[in-house]
Amino acid sequence: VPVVILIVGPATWVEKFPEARGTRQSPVDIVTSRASSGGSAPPLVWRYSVNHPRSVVNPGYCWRVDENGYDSELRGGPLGSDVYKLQQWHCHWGSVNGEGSEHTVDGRAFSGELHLVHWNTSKYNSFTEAAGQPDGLAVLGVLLMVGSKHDELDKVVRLLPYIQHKGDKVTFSEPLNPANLLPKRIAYWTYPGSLTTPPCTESVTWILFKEPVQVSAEQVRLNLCYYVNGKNV
Ligand SMILES: NS(=O)(=O)c1ccc2o/c(=N\O)[nH]c2c1
Ligand SMILES: [Zn+2]
Repeated sequence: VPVVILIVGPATWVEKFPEARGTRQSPVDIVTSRASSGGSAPPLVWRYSVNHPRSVVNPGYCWRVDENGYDSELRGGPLGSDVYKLQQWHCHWGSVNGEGSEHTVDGRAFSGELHLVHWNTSKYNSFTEAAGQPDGLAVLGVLLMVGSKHDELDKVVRLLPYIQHKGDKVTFSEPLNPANLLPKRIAYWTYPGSLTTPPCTESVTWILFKEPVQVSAEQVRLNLCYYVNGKNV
């Protein structure tokens, strides 16, 4: 009987998404010995709106919080003179603890990775337009490791049981400051890269914070029981 092996995943993304064959594909392994020192880059500055309704959505491969167009700003650092706006933030988890981050640091993976996705409002008129441009997006990456409970993240994690299936969405208006999702020390690595999932467009300036943020084992478990490495269980 002929064995048909269906390969679904990064190796086949190239067929449908030609960008995936590009020269600035993410995620990458950060080889810390090869990272150059920041030189004289201006400080990275952000401001987020706190009191507005947000929705948590299950897009089928993680959970995503939509900012619903409310105002915010990210500027400075490697972003030149452009101002970026937070569109959404989402989380990548592994199927087992200790693996699950998309970026690795000196070959080490973390238990998860938070992405805050911003688009360039100085140059483009919409997220969709910006997502197709080399300087269109800026994503803040936060590495997650098991430790103490993360209270701000818990405002989302506690809603996961209500979005168990792809397409589910729940809206909440509890005040939440995305700045509280970032580590205390804001040292970061930055490189020109791409979306890490299809369409893998090479439009992302990656800004990955060096300091991991702690989440509790229970918060990791809650994420794992609903999203196992790219598919819902
Ligand atoms: N994981 S990631 O690179 O931050 C990212 C951000 C926004 C995205 O939109 C996508 N499809 O519409 N994929 C995607 C990945
Ligand atoms: Zn992501």
